[in-house]
Amino acid sequence: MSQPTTTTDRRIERRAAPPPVLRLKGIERHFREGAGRLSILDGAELAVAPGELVALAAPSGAGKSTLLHIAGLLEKPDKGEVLIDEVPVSVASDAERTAIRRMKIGFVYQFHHLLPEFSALENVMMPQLIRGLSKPEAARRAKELLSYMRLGDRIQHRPSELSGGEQQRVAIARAVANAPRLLLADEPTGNLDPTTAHYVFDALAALVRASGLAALIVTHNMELAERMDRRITLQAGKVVEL
Ligand SMILES: Nc1ncnc2c1ncn2[C@@H]1O[C@H](COP(=O)(O)OP(=O)(O)OP(=O)(O)O)[C@@H](O)[C@H]1O
Repeated sequence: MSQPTTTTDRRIERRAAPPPVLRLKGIERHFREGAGRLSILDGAELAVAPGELVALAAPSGAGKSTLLHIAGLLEKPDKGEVLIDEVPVSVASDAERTAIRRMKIGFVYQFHHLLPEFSALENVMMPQLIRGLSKPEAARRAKELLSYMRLGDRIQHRPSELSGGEQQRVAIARAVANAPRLLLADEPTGNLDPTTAHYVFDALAALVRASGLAALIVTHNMELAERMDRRITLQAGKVVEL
């Protein structure tokens, strides 16, 4: 597509920008520390657009996991608002938050947490079966995702029969099996050697961009962070662009 050339073109393009999938507004999270108060998040603001990969890098204890848990509706902020697809979730009941989480959010952790007694295919089918999809439907989507992750010839392997990089790619496929809108990842390649980390990241990034997911990824790997669309950190409880 050609670049916009007139003010009108630019205005149209700006108006057409899709709304963020994740928006955090004025998030505060405090913990009690002795007689005092430890402010971990203190007015954190963030927006992540569809198809965007945002790297979150900050020192240990800065509040990365806390931010991820709040964005993933696993934890409630003391103050502020989380919006998923522009819908505020603070007014939602616990049951509604769980439903939104199941439908709209996928998680990837440093350690894959795959079920050891099930095959790669069954692991990726699992969230879909829980959601109520039929076995053939779940299997079709799981095979498609595993092929996309270049694991088409490994679908019957159990996690213990897969390499670390393969296990993480299965975990990524599982995280997006229910076609979430938001992917939250906590050091998804932290347990892998550098070459494998890049390979797994390539697969994750391709999937995010192809499916228009919004992705917030905690990483200490600055080489990978450089390959994302934006890099943010946490300073004094606020989100700061790097
Ligand atoms: N439930 C809690 N009660 C008290 N303090 C807590 C609680 N949860 C987290 N904290 C504190 O909040 C701070 C931020 O924790 P968090 O796990 O978010 O940091 P992090 O940036 O993810 O660190 P790391 O990189 O080491 O995982 C830490 O000092 C932690 O001890």
